[in-house]
Amino acid sequence: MAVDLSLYLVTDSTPAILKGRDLCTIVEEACKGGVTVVQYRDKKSDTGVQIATARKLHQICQKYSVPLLINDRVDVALAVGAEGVHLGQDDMLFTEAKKMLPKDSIIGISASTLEEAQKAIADGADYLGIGTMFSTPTKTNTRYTLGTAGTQAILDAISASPVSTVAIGGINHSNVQRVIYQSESPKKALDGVAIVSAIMAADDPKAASEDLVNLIKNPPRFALTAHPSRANEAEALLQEVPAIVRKMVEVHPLVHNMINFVVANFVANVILSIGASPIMSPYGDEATDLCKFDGALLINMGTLTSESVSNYMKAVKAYNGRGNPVIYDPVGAGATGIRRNAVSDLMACGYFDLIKGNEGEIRQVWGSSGVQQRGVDSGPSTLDGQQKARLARDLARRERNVVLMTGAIDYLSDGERVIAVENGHPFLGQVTGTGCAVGSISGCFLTAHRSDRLLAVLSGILMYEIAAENAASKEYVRGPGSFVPAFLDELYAIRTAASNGDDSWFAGRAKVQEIKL
Ligand SMILES: Cc1ncc(COP(=O)(O)OP(=O)(O)O)c(N)n1
Ligand SMILES: Cc1nc(C(=O)O)sc1CCOP(=O)(O)O
Repeated sequence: MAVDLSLYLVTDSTPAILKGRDLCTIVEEACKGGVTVVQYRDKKSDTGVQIATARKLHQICQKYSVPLLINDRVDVALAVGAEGVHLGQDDMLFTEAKKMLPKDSIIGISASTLEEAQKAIADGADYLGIGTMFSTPTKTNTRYTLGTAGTQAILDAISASPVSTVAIGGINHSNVQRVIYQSESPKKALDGVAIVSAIMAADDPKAASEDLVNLIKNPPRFALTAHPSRANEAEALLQEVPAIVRKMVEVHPLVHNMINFVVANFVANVILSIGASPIMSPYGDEATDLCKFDGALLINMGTLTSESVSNYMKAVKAYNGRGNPVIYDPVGAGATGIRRNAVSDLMACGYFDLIKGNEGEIRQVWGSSGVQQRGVDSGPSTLDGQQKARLARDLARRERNVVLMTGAIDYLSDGERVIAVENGHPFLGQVTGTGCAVGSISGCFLTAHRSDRLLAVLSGILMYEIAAENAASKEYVRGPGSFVPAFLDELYAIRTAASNGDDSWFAGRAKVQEIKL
């Protein structure tokens, strides 16, 4: 039987969720709000109570043409004539349930691993409940937290099967669009999301369901526009760079920096020099107001403290909610256990339009084991150019965003195109904050030019690195100390030229090539 799994309500009868309200009333409100399937999940009640409740729920669901499935209990499903069951790995075997239930019954199976998914498909499951997406207080005895990357890997591996899939665990209004978007593999997407508390515990379950339906139906504002590589992609991009720089200067974007204290002053000066507006605020609660200026947010975890991650999370939520660009610079990601945990927590908490880091940091975000950074430096490279390009491409593809891996050669990818940039000057490596400023500058360009994020970031890097080359070539620049003021002057000079419509600063300067993988 074909079922619309797009908004799958799983009930919960615990006092923390029901808060004294009647289960059936909540489910009826949710049906009015547009849930497409209901699973009655009751871990505590006696069989008699479960049958009586399931019967009432079935009547309600039938009124709204919504199928009712029963969690774990094939006997309860049979007693009330429900449309099917949902079975976990410790419940009755699929093959046994299949024998007992009427022919067209729906049987869904929980899968936390690829092996479980493949077994359920081989058995003939109608759909898979893939979880746990994010850890959740609603069910604490879960086995694996998959996140969007783990879910995407399962979807990719089972893409040859037409089996339907929903994700479950910690999904709510603030992350549902990202869950659906970032879990999608090029070959298979989720058919829906299964939700308990965001509907069951909501003050108004009808409105909560309606809002979720809207979010599920509409693509997220952060969805990356596809830009398949053209015949001469690098050339085509370069033609557009001067206009993007002009646009950035004209827009005068605001960038909210949650940045380490070592570099804050330098980065603020860089941003002022290019003609944009910096605000430095590590205080997460401020983001609700700051995001309304429709600028970008930079999370740079260089000087992480015990409060930083929760502040970052609040800010990411606020900027994601408004669809404004968020940049993540996982400084020193592989240096300590605390930073490694911060990376996992932050990657699970929101969408980053751009992840920017050195090789060690990008490898840590990718999930390579054994990354040990010494401080914030990348450490000796273990990858050749093609491997670096592939890493940037694969991470961008997995996260469905843009990745910039910095180094003597920068690798920039949106999952389709990979661009290598060889501009810049060794003095950049001798001044603290020059790498961090790239994250902030990228925020300015991502704000000003939203339709092609790779082009936006490329434009920012080129403005920045050409200014560095210009500064280093001044005869009075003798080392990093005299380089810094000259560099700010040269950024300012390009910004002034751009606002006067003069693109000569760019002619023949870019050292850029597309890497074909
Ligand atoms: C749609 C959906 N997916 C997964 C589950 C989890 O089922 P299970 O592993 O059996 O755990 P319990 O729900 O029984 O605690 C589900 N219920 N629904
Ligand atoms: C019932 C259930 N199964 C899970 C799994 O991982 O298999 S997580 C979960 C509870 C999901 O509740 P909420 O939407 O409130 O986070």
